Amino acid sequence: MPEFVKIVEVGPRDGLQNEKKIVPTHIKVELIRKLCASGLQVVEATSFVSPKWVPQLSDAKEVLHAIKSLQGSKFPVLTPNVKGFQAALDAGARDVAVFAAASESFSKANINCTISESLERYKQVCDLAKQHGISVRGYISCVVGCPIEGPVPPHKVGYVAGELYRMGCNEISLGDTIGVGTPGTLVPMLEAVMSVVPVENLAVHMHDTYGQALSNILVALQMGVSTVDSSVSGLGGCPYAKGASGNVATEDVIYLLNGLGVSTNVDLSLVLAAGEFISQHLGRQSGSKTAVALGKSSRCEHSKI
Ligand SMILES: CC(C)(COP(=O)([O-])OP(=O)([O-])OC[C@H]1O[C@@H](n2cnc3c(N)ncnc32)[C@H](O)[C@@H]1OP(=O)([O-])[O-])[C@@H](O)C(=O)NCCC(=O)NCCSC(=O)C[C@@](C)(O)CC(=O)[O-]
Repeated sequence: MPEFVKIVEVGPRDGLQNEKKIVPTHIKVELIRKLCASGLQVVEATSFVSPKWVPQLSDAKEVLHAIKSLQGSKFPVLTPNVKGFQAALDAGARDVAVFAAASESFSKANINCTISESLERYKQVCDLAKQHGISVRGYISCVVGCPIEGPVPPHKVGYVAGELYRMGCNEISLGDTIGVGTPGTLVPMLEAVMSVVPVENLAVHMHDTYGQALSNILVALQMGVSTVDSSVSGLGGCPYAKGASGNVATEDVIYLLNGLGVSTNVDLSLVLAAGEFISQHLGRQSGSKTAVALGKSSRCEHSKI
């Protein structure tokens, strides 16, 4: 079990990209500001993707501009190709992320190309990033299951992870995109990936559709993973999988880690406040069980703490 866990907050990107109603730029910026103030070291801010594909994040440039003066956190952005990388660079990004999949069908649905084509694009992004001193995270979607193909064998995840690591991704985030994994499927997948990528360079990115996210995170921690992605209030979903719920809530991950005595340097009460802020804006109860239990979800009028 690691003594310290780095939490990568993905709510402003992974969460808000799935909202039906477009969230105004100033609300996104205020959410990022609140998350940054909580001590979160990494807050994924937005994506430089096609606005036709993801209109929810078409204000990426404005968001990055507005958070320029915020100190203390890194603000990575998603870049699916060189065009996105250039736009991110021009907007001042210092950290980017590319996103591949372990399933061909998901790759096609999400980025309109095969896995092999995506790896070629990402190699170009990594080469450019190296020239500019920009760090690149590599996501892999569907690490245990795909909404179109069903179960995904561990060796396919190992293959994509190895390729992303070799081309220069300093961190590989393993996404259970539709939240179907259990410790039973997660362990063989992690073993396959750990045979090609050092555990220090791995992160887990769990969605909570079947209520398995925290068990999966605990197992990953026991295997030495020390970077965990999560989303404030459990924002998010998957546009290609009906009923897929958001990422595991950041509040719930911190509650787990606090209980385990694992340090995060994040102030839970400030993350709860950020969660309350965005839940109020979205007009719905927080997806964090911790927030609900502590009366910090927007629909609760009487706080218990
Ligand atoms: C990859 C593409 C662009 C291919 O989309 P395409 O249609 O195949 O691309 P294209 O090269 O043919 O270009 C089509 C149009 O998009 C423009 N374009 C092209 N690239 C860009 C760009 N970077 N920024 C802005 N515009 C761009 C391009 O200029 C052109 O504009 P037009 O001439 O029609 O006016 C598209 O499929 C796309 O943007 N996909 C993004 C999908 C996405 O953001 N999905 C969510 C993120 S992944 C995720 O959430 C999973 C994760 C990471 O959280 C882990 C997990 O849980 O699994």
